[in-house]
Amino acid sequence: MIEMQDVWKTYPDGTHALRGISVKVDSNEFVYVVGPSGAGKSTFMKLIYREERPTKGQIFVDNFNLAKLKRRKIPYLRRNIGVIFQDFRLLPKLTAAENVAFAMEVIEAPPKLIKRRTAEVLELVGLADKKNSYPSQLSGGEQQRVAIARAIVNNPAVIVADEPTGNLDPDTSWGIMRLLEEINYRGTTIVMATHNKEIVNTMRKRVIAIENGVIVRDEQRGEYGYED
Ligand SMILES: Nc1ncnc2c1ncn2[C@@H]1O[C@H](COP(=O)(O)OP(=O)(O)OP(=O)(O)O)[C@@H](O)[C@H]1O
Repeated sequence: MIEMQDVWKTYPDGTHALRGISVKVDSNEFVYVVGPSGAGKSTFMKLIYREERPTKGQIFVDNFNLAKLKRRKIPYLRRNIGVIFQDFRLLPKLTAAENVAFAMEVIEAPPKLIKRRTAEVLELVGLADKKNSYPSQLSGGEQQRVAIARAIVNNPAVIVADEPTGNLDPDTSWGIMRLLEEINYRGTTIVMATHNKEIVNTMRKRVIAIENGVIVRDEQRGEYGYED
């Protein structure tokens, strides 16, 4: 599903964010990516959804060879990857339903399907009754649920979540985690960067630890392993 072979990422200012990452994530896995601040977690995630290109090495995601992927083909990759951020990144002038529908409009899905599927995913994330609310009228947890609905609406093979609970209180974070677990259970691969020790140590999954741009640990049912 996801494979990196000796991947290096050096930013234009000379920062070596990743230094020789090789890893395989199979379809249907749930993986936490942990590590100290500045270790390279976000860079690792950005390479998967092709926000950044590797300086060296090969990356394969769902049969796409990212090092070779032409710019005009990026939208085809993005259909297969849902991305969730710490700060939700909803469009403020669109309602919850419109935010979700927008992700289908950009891939030119038929209007009837957009209507049906938008209602379906808002129901799944428990927000059917808030479909006409604007992001500013929603709590942080509700906004993240809309973002999750948007991420899954096109049935992606992979969800990449970069600190999805980073702005949320513990109770709300657990709700978001249960939802991600449900989505994983339904067949979507999930790669999630997190600093949340409690969640990693309670909801045991594969843990990949990155430090200074290299993988220092990769364990099934692993632990968080840091004190913060
Ligand atoms: N666009 C950029 N240009 C230059 N350096 C960058 C850029 N983005 C990230 N970096 C640097 O690359 C390294 C890895 O950053 P990255 O954001 O991947 O770390 P992280 O593990 O996600 O950190 P955090 O947990 O704080 O979010 C850091 O030294 C960071 O300063």
